[in-house]
Amino acid sequence: MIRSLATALGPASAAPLRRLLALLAAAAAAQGTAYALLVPLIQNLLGDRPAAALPWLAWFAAATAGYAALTWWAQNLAFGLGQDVARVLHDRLGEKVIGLPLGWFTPARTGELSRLASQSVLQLMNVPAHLLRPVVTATVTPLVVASVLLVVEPRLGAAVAVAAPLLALTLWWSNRAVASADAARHHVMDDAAARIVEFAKSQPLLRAYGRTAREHRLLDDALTAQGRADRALLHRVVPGLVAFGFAVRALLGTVLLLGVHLALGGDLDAATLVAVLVLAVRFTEPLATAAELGASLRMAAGNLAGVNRVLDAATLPEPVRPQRPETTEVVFDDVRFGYDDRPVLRGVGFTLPEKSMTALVGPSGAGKTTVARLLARFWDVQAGAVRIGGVDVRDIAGADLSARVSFVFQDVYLFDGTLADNIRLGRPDATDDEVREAAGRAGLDDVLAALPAGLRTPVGEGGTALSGGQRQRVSIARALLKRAPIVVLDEATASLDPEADAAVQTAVAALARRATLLVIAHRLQTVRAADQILVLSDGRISERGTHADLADGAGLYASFWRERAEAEGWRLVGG
Ligand SMILES: Nc1ncnc2c1ncn2[C@@H]1O[C@H](COP(=O)(O)OP(=O)(O)OP(=O)(O)O)[C@@H](O)[C@H]1O
Repeated sequence: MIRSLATALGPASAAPLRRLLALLAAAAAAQGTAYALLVPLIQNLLGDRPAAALPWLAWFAAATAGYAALTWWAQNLAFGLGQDVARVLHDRLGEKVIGLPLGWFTPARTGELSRLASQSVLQLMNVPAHLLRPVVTATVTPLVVASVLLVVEPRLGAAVAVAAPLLALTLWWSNRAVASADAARHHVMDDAAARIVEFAKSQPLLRAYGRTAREHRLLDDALTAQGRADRALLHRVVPGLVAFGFAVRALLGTVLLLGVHLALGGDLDAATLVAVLVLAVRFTEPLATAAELGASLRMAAGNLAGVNRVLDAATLPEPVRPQRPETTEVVFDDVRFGYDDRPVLRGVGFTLPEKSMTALVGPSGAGKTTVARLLARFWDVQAGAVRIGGVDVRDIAGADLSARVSFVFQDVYLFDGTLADNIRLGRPDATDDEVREAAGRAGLDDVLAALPAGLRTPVGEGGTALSGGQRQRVSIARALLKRAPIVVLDEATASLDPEADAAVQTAVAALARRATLLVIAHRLQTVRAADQILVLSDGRISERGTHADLADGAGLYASFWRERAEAEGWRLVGG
C-alpha cells in the first residue's frame, strides 16, 4: 500500500512521505523499547532490591517520552501530508484527465472517475494520519518486542518467533479472501454510479414516456448487484476476523501455559513470568489493531489502485519537438479511423482553405463528428494525417493546438455562473467590453436586453435558464472571444424559432469572416452560404463542390437538399 501511495502522489511528495515513514518507524521502535524495558523493570521491582529498578524506570521514562515526542511530530507531519494527498491527487487526476483521449471516457470509467475524485480522495486523506501509523507500528513494535524476548527468555521468545509468521499468514489469508470480494464490490459500485448518472440524465425522456424508477431495469439491477456484493463482502470479512482473533488468543494462551509450566518447574522466576506475559500482550496488541483496520487498509489499497490505473492510462503522446503552423489551412490526407476496430473513416481527404467556410454533410452516423474530433486531436488517426498549415497535428503541442481550434457543440454545456462567466471561458483575461462585444456579434443582444441583470444573469446549472438556441449563441460568443483561427461548429439539429435561427446564422457568418470554419451543417441556409460543401458517406468524401455544382446532380447532396427543403418548407408553413 505504501508503494501504491508513493506512486499515486508522484515524485514531489516522495520526500515528505519518506520522512513520515522514518519518524513512524522511530516512534514504533521507541514504543517497542519501552515495552522491552518493562522486563528488567518488573523483574527488579518484584525482586529482592526494588530500589535497583530506579535506573530502569528512568530508561523506561526516557523511551516513553521519546515515543510521545516522535509520535507527536509524526502526527503533525501526517496531518499536513493528508491535506497534501487531496490537493496532489486532485491536481494529478485533473492534469491526467485533460490529456486522455475522448475514447477513454466510457460510462463505466466516468463512473469510476467521479468516485475516485470525490469519495476515494477523501478517504485517502486519512491514510497518512490514521492508517500508516498502525501499519508501521504493527510491523516494527512486535519485531523489537520479539527480539528482546528472545534475549531475555529464549524459550518463550522462540515460541513467539514461531507464532509471529503464523499470525502474519492468517492475516494475509483473510485479507486475500476479502480483497477479491472488495474488488468485485468496487466494480458494481462504479456500475451503479454510472447508472444513477444515466438515470438522472434521462429523466426528461423517462417522464415523457411515463416510466418510473421501478421500470428502469438497468438501475434496479445495478443497485441489486451492489446489495449482493455488500453481503458477499461481509461473509468474507467475518471468518478472517474470527480466525485472526483466535490465532492471537492461541498465541497468548501458549505463552501463558509455557510460562506457567516453566515457573512451576522452577525454570522461571515469578517476576520474569509476569514481565514476559506483559510483553506478550504488548506483542499482540499492534497486530490486533492492524487486523481491525484491515477493511480500511483494503479500501485504501483499492482506492490507490484505482487512482494509479487512471494515472497510468495512456495519453496522446506530446511531440518531442513541437512545431508551430504558419497558416490555418486544414488538410485531411487519406485519414483512416475507427472505434474498437470498426472502421468509420476509410480514407478521407479534403482541404479547408484559410478563412473559408466548409459545410460537412452526410447521413447520420457517417462520421461527421468524428472528422471534427480528429481535427482537434481528441483521438489520433489510425492512418493518414491531419495537418494544420502543413504541420501534422501530432507535431503541435497540445496547448497550442487547443488555442488554435475552437468548438461550438450542438449540445452546449454551460457552467453554473453568470452569462459573462460562461462567455469569458473563451478567454479568461477578456475585459467586460470584449465580452459584451462578443455577445453582441453572436446575436445575444436581444437576449441580454430581456434579462434583468444582462450579462450578470446566472444561467443555472447546465444553462437550464436558457433555450437551446440561446445556449448555442453563448457558445459562439465564447469561440469569437477566444479568437481561435479555426472553428468547428456542430449546427443544432433541433428546430429553432425563426428569430433564433436568424441570430445563429448571423453569428456563423461573423465566425466565417475571421476563421477557417468547418460546419457540420444541418440547415439549408448554412450549406448554401458555404464556400465548399463536402459530402461524407461510406467513410469517404463522395461529393465536393459548391451548392450550384452539386444541387442539380443525381448524388447524395441533391437528395439531401430536396429532403431538407421539404422539411424546412413544411416547418415554415406549419409554424
Ligand atoms: N466514442 C465512440 N465509441 C464508439 N463508437 C463511436 C463513438 N463515437 C461515435 N461512434 C460511432 O461511429 C460512427 C460515426 O459517428 P459520428 O458521431 O462521427 O457520426 P455523425 O455523422 O456525426 O452522426 P450524427 O449526424 O448522427 O451526429 C457511428 O456509428 C457511431 O455510433
